[in-house]
Amino acid sequence: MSATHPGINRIDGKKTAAALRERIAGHVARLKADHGLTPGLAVVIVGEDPASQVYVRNKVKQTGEAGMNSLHFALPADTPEADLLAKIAELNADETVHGILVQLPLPGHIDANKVIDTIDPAKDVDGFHVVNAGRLATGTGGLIPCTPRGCLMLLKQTVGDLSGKRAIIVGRSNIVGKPMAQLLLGENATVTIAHSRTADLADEVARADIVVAAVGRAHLIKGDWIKPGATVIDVGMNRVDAPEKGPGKTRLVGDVDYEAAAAHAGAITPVPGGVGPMTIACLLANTLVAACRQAGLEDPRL
Ligand SMILES: NC(=O)C1=CN([C@@H]2O[C@H](COP(=O)(O)OP(=O)(O)OC[C@H]3O[C@@H](n4cnc5c(N)ncnc54)[C@H](OP(=O)(O)O)[C@@H]3O)[C@@H](O)[C@H]2O)C=CC1
Ligand SMILES: Nc1nc(=O)c2c([nH]1)NC[C@@H]1CN(c3ccc(C(=O)N[C@@H](CCC(=O)O)C(=O)O)cc3)C=[N+]21
Ligand SMILES: [Mg+2]
Repeated sequence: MSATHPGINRIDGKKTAAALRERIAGHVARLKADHGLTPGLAVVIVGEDPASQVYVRNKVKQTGEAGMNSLHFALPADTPEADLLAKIAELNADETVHGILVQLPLPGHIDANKVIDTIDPAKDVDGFHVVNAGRLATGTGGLIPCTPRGCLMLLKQTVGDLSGKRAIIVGRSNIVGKPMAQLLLGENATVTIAHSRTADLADEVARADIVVAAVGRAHLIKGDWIKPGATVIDVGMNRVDAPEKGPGKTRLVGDVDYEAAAAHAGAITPVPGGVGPMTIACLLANTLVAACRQAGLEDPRL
């Protein structure tokens, strides 16, 4: 069992993401050669949250490695909302920019919904605009949010056909939980969405063949809740103190108690090295898809 073979049921998101980025790079090279088209991603960050800066640096590096153009706009934390909206309008009109990502969260004086509404839905590579959310909910195309899309790829690769599987998603945010539920419904899973008012979370999780945790609380999901053989996808990214690494040191953990859950799960994603790298790879995939559509070309087969 997994206790005597540690790691045997670990889902390697880092490896899957690297393979996806390779396929994307191949498509980008062909787009350039056949159509003279280079996909471009614009990333806008407001303020200097250090965790966000690391994330943005990774995105910029990986867009470059995939052969795409990347534009990076770092605006001061006190940027007026109107200036940010004007920047987005400028990027909407720029034909060399196929994807626009505004890093969340934004400073408190800026209305994030207004910002997202301003992005051209065709360039909304996060899939957060109401038009894309509505397209996902109605099964009519659009751009799919990166984290749920990455989770679904890992699930299909691990489980195969999801039809009839009992899935629980813990968390109902617009950026992870809700779109994840839509994607799983689209695969004919039987979907439950749990949240902070759910009466008996342990009991709900224990029934599920598929568990997606997207809460933001370290080790909320206990190992002995997991149904034997279930597949566990841990979206959570929580920084916790790690005194064993030295004074003042921290480490990244998920929402699931990994070691305990791995003893029950058929397969489980680690944090780091699970969902995170897939999110960035799917951002590149969405940028490629957006560029193809804006050029009137067919969607790439990824
Ligand atoms: N790996 C990646 O690529 C990404 C990781 N993340 C990480 O995923 C996590 C979730 O992100 P996000 O969706 O934005 O978070 P939000 O804070 O927007 O949503 C959290 C959800 O968890 C629910 N919740 C809170 N406490 C409990 C509880 N005790 N029991 C059950 N449900 C609870 C909330 O319920 P309610 O609605 O009732 O308040 C809410 O629906 C975070 O750790 C974030 O850092 C996010 C994006 C990308
Ligand atoms: N508009 C917008 N879109 C987002 O998609 C978005 C956002 N804002 N704000 C912040 C969250 C968070 N997020 C992460 C994605 C990948 C990793 C990632 O690659 N993590 C690695 C390494 C983490 C590390 O070691 O620091 C891993 O899990 O292995 C992390 C975090 C995207 N988000
Ligand atoms: Mg991860």
